[in-house]
Amino acid sequence: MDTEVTLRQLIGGDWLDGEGEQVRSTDPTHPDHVVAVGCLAGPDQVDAAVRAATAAAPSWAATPYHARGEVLQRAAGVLEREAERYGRELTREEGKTLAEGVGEVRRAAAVLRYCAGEADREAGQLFHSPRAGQRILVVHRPVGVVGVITPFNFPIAIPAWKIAPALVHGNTVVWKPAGLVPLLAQRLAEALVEGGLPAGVLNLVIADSRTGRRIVDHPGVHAVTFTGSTGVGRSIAAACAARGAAVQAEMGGKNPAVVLADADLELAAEQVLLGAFRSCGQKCTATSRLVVEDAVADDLLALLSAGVERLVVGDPLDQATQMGPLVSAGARSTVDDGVRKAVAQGARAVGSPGTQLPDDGWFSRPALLELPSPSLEVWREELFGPVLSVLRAGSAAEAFHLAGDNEFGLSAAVFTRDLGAALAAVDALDVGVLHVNDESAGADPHVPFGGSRASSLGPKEQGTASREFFTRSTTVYLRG
Ligand SMILES: NC(=O)C1=CN([C@@H]2O[C@H](COP(=O)(O)OP(=O)(O)OC[C@H]3O[C@@H](n4cnc5c(N)ncnc54)[C@H](OP(=O)(O)O)[C@@H]3O)[C@@H](O)[C@H]2O)C=CC1
Ligand SMILES: O=C(O)CCC(=O)C(=O)O
Repeated sequence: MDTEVTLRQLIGGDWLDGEGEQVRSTDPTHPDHVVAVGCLAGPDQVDAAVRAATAAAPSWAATPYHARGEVLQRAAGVLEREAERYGRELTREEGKTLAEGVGEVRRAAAVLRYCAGEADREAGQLFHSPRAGQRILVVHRPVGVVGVITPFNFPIAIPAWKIAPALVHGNTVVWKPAGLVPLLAQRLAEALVEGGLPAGVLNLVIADSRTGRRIVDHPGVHAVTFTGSTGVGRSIAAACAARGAAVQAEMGGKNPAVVLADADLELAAEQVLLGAFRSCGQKCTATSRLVVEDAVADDLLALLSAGVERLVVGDPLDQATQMGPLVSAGARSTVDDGVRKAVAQGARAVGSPGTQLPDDGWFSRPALLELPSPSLEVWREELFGPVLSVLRAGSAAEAFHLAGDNEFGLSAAVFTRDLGAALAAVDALDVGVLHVNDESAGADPHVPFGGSRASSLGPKEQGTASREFFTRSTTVYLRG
């Protein structure tokens, strides 16, 4: 039997009890099981966290990149050592399968190691000067105190890819994780402390969204990086803009897969199913729309419906399970209501999942819906669950048009054997991430990640792109 972990706030290097209401993190597979318990941070604790980050900023900024990188390397070692334990906790707290939970902890470690390597990368630029004997240098400096606000669906990987670049570039951090997954936040903070992070450099406030909002509005916070829903992201961006703080927001997606007539259909079906149903569809990069050329639509739908019928839905700690529950009761009603509404509006449910859903827990059936037209809400609006909507197209051009006709622009997948068609997709689809013959989800730590249009605001994350947000540059005109 797993024991309940006690939640604490990390402020100025001390682990403190929260001053607010009690919070219980529960298991979406067994909602009466408590995973972790503690008290939320109060508003004064958010202010104390900003003060601690402010006080720690000068000496952390003056610490060499290599020394900052070594802290991240040691923290990565802690995550690797604890991957099985933390991965199990992640599965119990969020509901993704154990393989995904352990994989996510290892992914967070890989992100820390990548960011640690920043010390060995080029640090700026040197330009020629039009004036004889002179040079122009561009150097980067930390922004200061960075507010980090993270979502529930990647409880440790997303925080890692925001916090690690913030730290290696010499910033200090005040972090508010999603209310549904405080334990994994505590685990990442513990790893960084064990890795040798000085007091006050990272401050974790487990707070409700109202109290967490103080981070956004706090004059001592110089930049805010956010991942979550589009509405919240836009309101945070507006508040930051109003007081002149920098902001980066990664938000919703309604990501299409396009299967052209010449595609390898077995591969396309396999990858589309992974993109749509892994993590119970709760990835901002999940495939939620499919456009398939008429000529192969019946064959592809047959493969997909057989795949949905075979999908094992159940306890995510069970090794055989391929899809666990949704994260919360609210998430399940949003998804189930969205599917019911789509069917009432004429969507045809294709295939019926063979698995009996467990009685307990926030489980939802994987849904494959063929739509009569692109006007249905399920085609346009994010449900953030295991729902794949399908439209047929008469040509590749029509398929790209249907795929692109959406306000979001995070990721997309295109399946074809024709290099010309793949290149046409690059031009036709205004998205931040495009996968060719591969599922729409996935993001490597060393390359830029983020979307276009309603999916993102501000500079991209990850890879060398992260320097743009986490530093300010100074152009130095050098005359000897
Ligand atoms: N583009 C991307 O990279 C990603 C996008 N997403 C998107 O996130 C959504 C799901 O994640 P979810 O966690 O529900 O998103 P939310 O937007 O509800 O919450 C994200 C974070 O913001 C906090 N928050 C909520 N309201 C405010 C506010 N007014 N001021 C300050 N902080 C606030 C939340 O706190 P609390 O939890 O306490 O409410 C949480 O920590 C989906 O729309 C998905 O597409 C998710 C992951 C990646
Ligand atoms: O696709 C991925 O692995 C990362 C996606 C992501 O950032 C998210 O869904 O929150």
